Amino acid sequence: MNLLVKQNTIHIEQLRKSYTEPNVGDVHYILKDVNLVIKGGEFFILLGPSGCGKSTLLNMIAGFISKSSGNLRVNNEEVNKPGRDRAVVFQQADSSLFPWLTVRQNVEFGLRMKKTPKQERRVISDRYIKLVGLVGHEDKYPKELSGGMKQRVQLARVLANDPAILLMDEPFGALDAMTRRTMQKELVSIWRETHKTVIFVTHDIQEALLLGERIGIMSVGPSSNITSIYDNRLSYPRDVASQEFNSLYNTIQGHFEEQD
Ligand SMILES: Nc1ncnc2c1ncn2[C@@H]1O[C@H](COP(=O)(O)OP(=O)(O)OP(=O)(O)O)[C@@H](O)[C@H]1O
Repeated sequence: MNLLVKQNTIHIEQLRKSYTEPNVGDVHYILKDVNLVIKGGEFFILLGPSGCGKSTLLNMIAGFISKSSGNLRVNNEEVNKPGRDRAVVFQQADSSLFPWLTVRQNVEFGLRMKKTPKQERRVISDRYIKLVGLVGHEDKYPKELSGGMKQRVQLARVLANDPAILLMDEPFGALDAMTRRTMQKELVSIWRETHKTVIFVTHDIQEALLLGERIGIMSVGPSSNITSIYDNRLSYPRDVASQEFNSLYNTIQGHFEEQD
C-alpha cells in the first residue's frame, strides 16, 4: 500500500460545534455527535442540504474553526490549527487569488513562502498549470480570466503546495455546466494520479455520484450529523445514463425525501 494512503486518515468522534446566543445565553448546536472515519487516499463526499453544516465540518477539519467537544484527529494528531498537510479550495476563487499577481505568481505563492528555489518553483508551477489546462495564460492577471479559469488557478495553487488532504467546499458550484463537468473530470484524474485524500462538499447528488467513492449524508440542521454513508463502487469515468448510476441516484434522493 502507498504510504500516503496509509497516512492521512481522519478520525472524527462525537464531534460537536455549538454557539451561544448573545444576550440570551441559549446553546445551539450546528453539529452534534458527528462520527466518521475517512481513510487516507479516499475520495469522500459530504452531501447535505443548504445550511446543514457541511462547510462548518470542512473548516473544522482544515483547522479554521475550533470544535466545541469531541475528537478530530488527522494522522492521529488532534486538529487545533491549520496545517500544511491540509488545504482548502473554496467556492469563490476571487476571494482566494491575489489580484496583483499573475497566474504563475499565484500558483507559486506558497512555494515562495516556503523558500523553494526559483528553478524548482518553475518546474512545479509548470506541472500544475499544465494539469489544470492553463498553459498560455501564465502571465495573465485574475481579472483577465473567466470564473472557470480562476477556479483552475486556485486548484493549481493548492496542488502546487502538495497537501496530502484536499478539502473542497463546493468548488465548482459557481461554474457553468460545461466547465463544471470538465473540472470534475480533471479532479478525478488528479486524485487518481496523486493519491490525495479528498473531502468534497456538495449539495448536488449527481456531482456526488460522479466523483466520490463514499458519500456521507448529513441531516438537516440544526444539530446535524452524518446519518448514512453510501459506497459508490462504479468505475471511473462514471456514466450518468447508466442504470447503476440512476439506481444509486434514486436511493439517495429517496433518503432526502424521507427527511422532508
Ligand atoms: N458563527 C456562527 N454563529 C451562529 N451560527 C452559525 C455560525 N456559523 C454558521 N452558523 C450556522 O450554522 C449552520 C451551518 O452553516 P454551514 O455554512 O456550515 O452550512 P452548509 O451546509 O455549508 O451550507 P451551504 O450549503 O448553504 O453552504 C447555518 O445554519 C449557519 O447559519
